[in-house]
Amino acid sequence: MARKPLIAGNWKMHGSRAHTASFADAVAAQPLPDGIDALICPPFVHLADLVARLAGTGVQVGGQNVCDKGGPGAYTGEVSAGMLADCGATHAIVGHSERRALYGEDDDVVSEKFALARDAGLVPVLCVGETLAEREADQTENVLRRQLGTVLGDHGVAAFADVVLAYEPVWAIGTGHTATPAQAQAVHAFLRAQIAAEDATIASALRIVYGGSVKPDNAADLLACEDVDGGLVGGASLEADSFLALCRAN
Ligand SMILES: O=C[C@H](O)COP(=O)(O)O
Repeated sequence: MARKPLIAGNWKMHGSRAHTASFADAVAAQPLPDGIDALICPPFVHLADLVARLAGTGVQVGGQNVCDKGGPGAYTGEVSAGMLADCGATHAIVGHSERRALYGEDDDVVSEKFALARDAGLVPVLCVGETLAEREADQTENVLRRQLGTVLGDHGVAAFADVVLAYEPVWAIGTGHTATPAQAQAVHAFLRAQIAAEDATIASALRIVYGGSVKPDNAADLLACEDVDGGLVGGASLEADSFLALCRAN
């Protein structure tokens, strides 16, 4: 089935008020190409500003994380999924490898965040991916089966009806070592098959995006793969020209 590609930018801990304004101005000046969805996930402090500035451009705005408690409540420093939705976010990244590795988020926490995002009306962008050591030990499929399987087991395949799955090999993130199109396609097909084993219709509609050193000059080859339905882009999403070039790469 034809799936509409999604180019999602993850600014991570980059940006400023001035950058947010100049990025939005540049995007507003150039219409998005037809046939693509676009999303930017800025730091929380810039989210509401970006929502207002991108209104009418077709570019949606999402959070990079959500609290693992529904709240409201006494969770100092946290931001709930409901708060993100209230500010105009449409999506939320959950389970990014940086959250898993640097902030101790295990599969159960990621699964809870996935549910809280959905409950708040956000589309979760669920990230999975193996480290280099896991790939070299031929454990890629086992790791992905565990990461995806926890969420699938907790919430059922119906919960994947309006979700984005992101395959982000940890060894490709911010390293310049992009997965080859063949490597990406093989893993995306594997992930889709995991969902298809439970529901072929949901699997066929599920967008699976690739993340890891996606740039304007390698995006077209990745997006040409049958099961690659877009990108989750870090560094190359920070500048509007580069982000828009990615949107045009399909
Ligand atoms: O969320 C985005 C990914 O971690 C990829 O980051 P990158 O494009 O800078 O490699």
